[in-house]
Amino acid sequence: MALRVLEKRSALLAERCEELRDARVVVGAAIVRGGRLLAQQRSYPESHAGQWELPGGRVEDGEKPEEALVRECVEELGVSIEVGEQVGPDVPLRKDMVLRIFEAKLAELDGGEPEALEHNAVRWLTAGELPSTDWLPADRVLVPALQELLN
Ligand SMILES: Nc1nc2c([nH]c(=O)n2[C@H]2C[C@H](O)[C@@H](COP(=O)(O)OP(=O)(O)OP(=O)(O)O)O2)c(=O)[nH]1
Repeated sequence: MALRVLEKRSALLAERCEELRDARVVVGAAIVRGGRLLAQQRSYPESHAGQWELPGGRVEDGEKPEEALVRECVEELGVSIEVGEQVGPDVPLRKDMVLRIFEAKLAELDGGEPEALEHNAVRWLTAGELPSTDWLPADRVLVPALQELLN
């Protein structure tokens, strides 16, 4: 009986690993300036409106994750960014998607201020404000890694 349960669990795990290997990537930019992290507040869907996330979105076919991040930051914030290393692990979203965060900074030559072009608001958060922020569930998993990045 216990063996059958273990076999079933391991088959499910193998299935999930396969799904995640082929998952679509949603990228997020951890843009840091002066020891603060830029977050943006979602306006939709209703279930997530008001919650906070990082600028970003789905990687399109033929695009590198870093290229998608640069494109999304222009669309969402109206600024250019420089992309660095991945922060924390990939976080599974729904069945066939994972969230991947990269360290980033505003491009020095840009000089513009990020604006909430598609969201309710943007805010620069300190490390101390991260735990009490109402993040999307997947972003909450990354709070310790984001705090480490700021500290
Ligand atoms: N951009 C971004 N998306 C995130 C984060 N965390 C998180 O769970 N997501 C989810 C929300 C969305 O379902 C998906 C990103 O989709 P998207 O930005 O390309 O576009 P969208 O909101 O219009 O997508 P959708 O709701 O229509 O599925 O990933 C995050 O930090 N940044």
